[in-house]
Amino acid sequence: MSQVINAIYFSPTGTTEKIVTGIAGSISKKIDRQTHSIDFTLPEVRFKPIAFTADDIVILGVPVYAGRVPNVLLNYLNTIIGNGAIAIAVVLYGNRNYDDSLIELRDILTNNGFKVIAGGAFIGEHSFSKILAQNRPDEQDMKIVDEFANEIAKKITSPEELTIVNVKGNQPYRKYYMPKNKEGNPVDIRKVTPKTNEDCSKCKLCVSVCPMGSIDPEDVAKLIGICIKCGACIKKCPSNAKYYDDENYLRHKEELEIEFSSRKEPEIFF
Ligand SMILES: Cc1cc2nc3c(=O)[nH]c(=O)nc-3n(C[C@H](O)[C@H](O)[C@H](O)COP(=O)(O)O)c2cc1C
Repeated sequence: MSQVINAIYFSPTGTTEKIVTGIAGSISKKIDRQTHSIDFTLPEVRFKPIAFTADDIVILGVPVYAGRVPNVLLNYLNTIIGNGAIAIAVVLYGNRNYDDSLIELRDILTNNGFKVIAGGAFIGEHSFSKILAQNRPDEQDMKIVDEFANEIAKKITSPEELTIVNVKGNQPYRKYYMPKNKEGNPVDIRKVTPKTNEDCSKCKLCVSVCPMGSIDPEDVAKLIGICIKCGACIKKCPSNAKYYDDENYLRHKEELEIEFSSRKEPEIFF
């Protein structure tokens, strides 16, 4: 057999990458197959079509945005062709909830011709915050990654057990989760954009990490596309020069930090 273990992920702040590559690395040790990574965080990668064969194993991970698979990724995800490859669906969420994202990702992969035999919802530091699920995934999470990989390796090596996985979630999927303002009414923060303070050294790192390619290389304080609030420019800026000042965004961030401070644990499905 020439099975390759493919780690495929969108990961603006690195938590999805850590879990997906962790799972791939751990399976590869157990079944002695090579790993290959495709990081589709940056826009140029999402122009290249990919197709797998029935010999492939694919671990595909995305962060949870508003309780669902990020809608900006749907077009791209639907171009990935399974051709009967084995897939593991992975979502990373910021300790609030993964709602219907895992079942949605499983369905996308199944519809694209993958055999989805396992799924996992893991926790990563929240994109909006430096304290909510701080530094996760941590050592404890990586132990669960290892257990997950063990079960996957067992399943892969017993072809009679390759059934489609049942995961938690609703069908039809619930609507995209919306934050609330101080009156308790839902607010739309999609138009919120980051500001740039005078500590900016114009190093342009933010231009190179924006997954939407939206920061103007001529003037990094300007946007030339949409902002998905992924946190990449904020968390990766070496000068802490990017920030949000929108009242509703900041209120939502603080509410999340208070309401969802107690530790959630990963959930894995076979
Ligand atoms: C726009 C947006 C919406 C999010 N929605 C949720 C959510 O509904 N539930 C949750 O627990 N975390 C949510 N998060 C947090 C991310 O899912 C989480 O921090 C994830 O680990 C980020 O992955 P990354 O490090 O690979 O970018 C959201 C983040 C963003 C940017």
